[in-house]
Amino acid sequence: MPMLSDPSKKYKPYPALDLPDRQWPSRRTTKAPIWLSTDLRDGNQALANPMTIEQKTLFFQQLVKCGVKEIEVAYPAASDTDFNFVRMLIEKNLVPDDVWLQVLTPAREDLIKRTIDSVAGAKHAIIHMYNATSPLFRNVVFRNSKEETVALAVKHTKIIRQLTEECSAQTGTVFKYEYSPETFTQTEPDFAIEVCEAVKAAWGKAGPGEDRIIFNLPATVEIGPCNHYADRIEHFCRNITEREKVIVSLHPHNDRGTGIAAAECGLLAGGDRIEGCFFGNGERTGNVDLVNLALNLYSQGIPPNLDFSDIQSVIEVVTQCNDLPVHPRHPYAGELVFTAFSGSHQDAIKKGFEVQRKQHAEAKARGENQYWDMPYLPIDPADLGCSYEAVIRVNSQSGKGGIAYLVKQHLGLDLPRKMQIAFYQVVQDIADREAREMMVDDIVTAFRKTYHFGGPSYQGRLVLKSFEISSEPSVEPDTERSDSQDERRRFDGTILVDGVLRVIKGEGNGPLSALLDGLRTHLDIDLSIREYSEHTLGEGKEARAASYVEVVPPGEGRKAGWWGVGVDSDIAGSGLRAVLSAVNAAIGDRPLPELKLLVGFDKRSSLADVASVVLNALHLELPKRLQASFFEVVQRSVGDKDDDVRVKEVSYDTLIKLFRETYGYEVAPEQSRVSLKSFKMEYLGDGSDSRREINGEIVLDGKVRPLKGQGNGPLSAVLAALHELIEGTFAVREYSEHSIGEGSEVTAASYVELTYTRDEESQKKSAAWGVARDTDITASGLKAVLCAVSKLDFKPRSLVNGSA
Ligand SMILES: CC(=O)SCCNC(=O)CCNC(=O)[C@H](O)C(C)(C)COP(=O)(O)OP(=O)(O)OC[C@H]1O[C@@H](n2cnc3c(N)ncnc32)[C@H](O)[C@@H]1OP(=O)(O)O
Ligand SMILES: CC(C)C(=O)C(=O)O
Repeated sequence: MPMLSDPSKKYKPYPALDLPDRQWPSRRTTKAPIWLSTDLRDGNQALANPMTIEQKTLFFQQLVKCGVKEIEVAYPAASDTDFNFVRMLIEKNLVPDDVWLQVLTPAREDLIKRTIDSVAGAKHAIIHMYNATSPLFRNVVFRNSKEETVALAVKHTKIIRQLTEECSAQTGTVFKYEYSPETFTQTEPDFAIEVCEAVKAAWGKAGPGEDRIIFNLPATVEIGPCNHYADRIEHFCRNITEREKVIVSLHPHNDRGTGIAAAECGLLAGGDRIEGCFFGNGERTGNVDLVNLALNLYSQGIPPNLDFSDIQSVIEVVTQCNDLPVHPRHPYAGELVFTAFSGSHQDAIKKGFEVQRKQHAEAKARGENQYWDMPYLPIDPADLGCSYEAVIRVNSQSGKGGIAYLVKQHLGLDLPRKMQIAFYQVVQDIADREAREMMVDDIVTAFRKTYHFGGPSYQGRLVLKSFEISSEPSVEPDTERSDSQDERRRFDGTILVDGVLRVIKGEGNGPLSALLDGLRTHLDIDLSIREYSEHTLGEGKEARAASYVEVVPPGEGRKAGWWGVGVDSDIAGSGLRAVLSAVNAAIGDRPLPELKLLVGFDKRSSLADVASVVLNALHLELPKRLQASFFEVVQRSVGDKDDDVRVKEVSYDTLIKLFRETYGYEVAPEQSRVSLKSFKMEYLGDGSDSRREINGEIVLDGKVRPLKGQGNGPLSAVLAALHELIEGTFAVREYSEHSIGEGSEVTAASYVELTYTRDEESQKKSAAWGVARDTDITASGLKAVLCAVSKLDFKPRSLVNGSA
C-alpha cells in the first residue's frame, strides 16, 4: 500500500498539553541525573537472543566499572535465566555495596512474589512495578476503567510493601519502590498524576532523601517531539504533591529518533533520574542512550559521574553481549565520529590543533584552564581513550591540510605550505588512480618514496655519506658592509651517486649553496634554492633538525620546483640532506656523468675525482691535504710518462697502483726500508695521564732493531724510539684516522704526514705521507708512521756493540 496523500486521515497528532507558563526552555542543566541502566532488562527483552547468564554477568561488571549505581538487572518472573542471574549476583557477592539492583514486575501477585524472592538478601534493591495507564491500553489490553486501573496499581503496591517488609525483616535487604505508569505520554496528564498519588499513598512510606519513591514516566513509545515530553514532565513535577518525597525518573524511547532530546528537555523540566541503555539498545528503535547523554554533559563541562575513559572496551563488551553493532556514525562511539575525510574539515582541524597547542601552553603557564576549542571535534577523542590517528583520513575528498596533519602526526614533520601543496598532488594522484581511501601507511610510504626519506629502503640516487663544512673569508669583501667580512663556505663530502662513492667539493655563501656548487661541478646538476625552512624535532638531547628545501633550475620562472626534506642531529646535515632529497626528485632518472679520470694539462679530472676513485677502490677517505698531494702525484705521473699527451684517461687500476707505491700502502714489508715486526704499548704512571711506552722490534734496512721509547701518546712514543735508531728529527704534521666497515669486520685507517729534519744545522726539512690499515687502531697508526718514514731519505744511526 502506498503512502497516503493525506495522512491526517490515518494518523492523529499527539495530544498537546496546554502549559503556556512552561519554565523548562530557559533552564540549563548543571548536574548529572541519577543514572539507571536497563540494559539487562529493557535492552535484554528487545534482543532476538536474550543474554545468557555469562553475558549478563560480563555486562553487569562493565556497567559497574563505568560507575552506574542503579542497574535494572532482570525481569525475574520472566525466565529462570533472569531469576537465577539475580540470585547468582547476590550469592556470589558480585554487587558492590553502593550499587542498587533493580528488578521489574507487572502488577500481578504471583509474579511480584517471585520478583522479591529474586533479590532477597541483596544489600540494596529497587522493586519496579508497572501497569499501562493510557486510554488505549485501558480499553484494549486491560479492558479496565480508570478506577480499576488505579485499583490495580494500589493493590499491588500494597502487596509489594508487605512482601518487601517481610523480606527486609528476614534478610536485611533495604528496598526502594519504583512505579511506572506505563505509556505515560499517552495517558491523560491529570490521570497519570492521580494514579501516582494513589500509589504514593498506598506505599505510605515516601519521605525525603533516601526514602523518596521513584515515579518513572516513560515515553513507552515516543509519540511526539521533545517539547511534548518536557511539558508533560514539568506538568507532573509541578502537580505531584510532596515533590520532595519523589524522584522523577525519565524513560524515553527513541521511536522518532529524538530520545536524547526528550531526555535532555525532560531533565530541564524537572527530571531527576534517567533510565536508558548503553548505545541505545532497547525495544524497537531503542531506549535513550546513556553514553550519549553522559558525554553530552561532559562536553558542556558537567561531570557525568560515568566513566568512558576506555570507550572501546565498553563497546566491545556491549556489542558482544547484545550481538548488535554500534553504528559507525553513533555519537561519540562510532568508528567514524572523530574522523574527517573532507579537505576543509581536515584543514580546520589541523589548524585547530596547532593553535590549541600554543594556547594550552600559554594557559598552562598562567595556571589557567586549557579549554578544548576545536573545529569539528566537540570533545577530545583522547578523553575516551581514542587516539588521534583516526581523526583525519584521506580519500579523494581530502585536501593538503589533512595530509600534512598525518605527516606531522606520524613523522613529526611540519611541512611548509608550498610543500604541503606539492605532496597533496602526489597523494591525490594515487587516491584518484586507485579510487580508494589512502590509509596512514599509504601516505607515509608515499612521502618516504617521494622524498627519499627514512632509511636505505627509500634512498635516492644521491645519498650523503659524510661531509665537512669549512669557512674561509670571501675573496671579495662586501664593500657595502665594511663592518663585517663575508665568509664563504666550503663543502667537502662524500656522496653515493648511483652506487658509486664520489668525493664532492664546492663553494658558496652557505653550506647548501656550496653543496649545489659541488653538484654542478662534479655531476652537471644545475639547481638553486628558492625556498628553505627548518624546525626542531623532539626535545632535549633527542632534538634533531628538520629542513625543507625547494630547488629550481636557475634563471627559470618555473612555477613549481622540487621539494626535499632532511632530518639530522646537525642543522647543516639536515639542510644538506634536504637539498639531496630535492635534487633526487629533480634529476629523476636522467643519466649523470660517470666517474672518469681524464688527467692532463687541458682537460683535467679534479682532485675530488681522484679521491673518489681511491675511496671506491680502497675505502680510504683521504684527508684534504693528502688528496691534494696525491693529485699532484697523479698529474706528474701522466706528464712523466708521455709529455706529448695533453689529456689522458687514467684507468682506476693504474691510479690505485700509483697510490700504493706512493704511500707504501699495504706493500710487502721487504719492499719498505722500515717495517713493524712486533710491539707492545703500555700506559705509564697511574693512568691519570696519557704517557706511553713502546717496546718492540722493527726491521730497518733489512735488520731487526729493538724499538723502545716513551711519549705523550703512541705516536710520540714511536717517534722517540725512532730517534734512537735514526739520525735527525721526525715530527707529525698531520694525523687522522677513520674506521672502515662495521661490526666485527671493522678496521682502522690511519694517515700521517711526517716531516724530517736530517741535519739540524741546515734545518732542511722533507715531508712524506704514510697510509696504513689494521684491525688494531694503534697498530694502524704505527704502521702509517713507518710507511711515511720509509719514504723519507733518512740516515740510520750506526750500531755500537750490536745495538744503536
Ligand atoms: C513497556 C515494557 O517494556 S513492559 C515489560 C515488558 N517485558 C516483558 O514482557 C518481558 C517479560 N514478560 C514475560 O516473560 C511474560 O510476559 C510474563 C511472564 C510476564 C507473563 O506471561 P503470561 O502470563 O504468559 O502473560 P502474557 O505475556 O500473555 O501477558 C499478558 C497478560 O498480562 C497482563 N499484563 C500485561 N502487563 C501487565 C501489567 N503491567 N500488570 C498486570 N498485568 C499485566 C495482560 O493484561 C495480559 O493479561 P490477560 O492474560 O489476562 O489478558
Ligand atoms: C516498564 C516500563 C517502564 C517500560 O519499559 C516502558 O514503558 O518503556
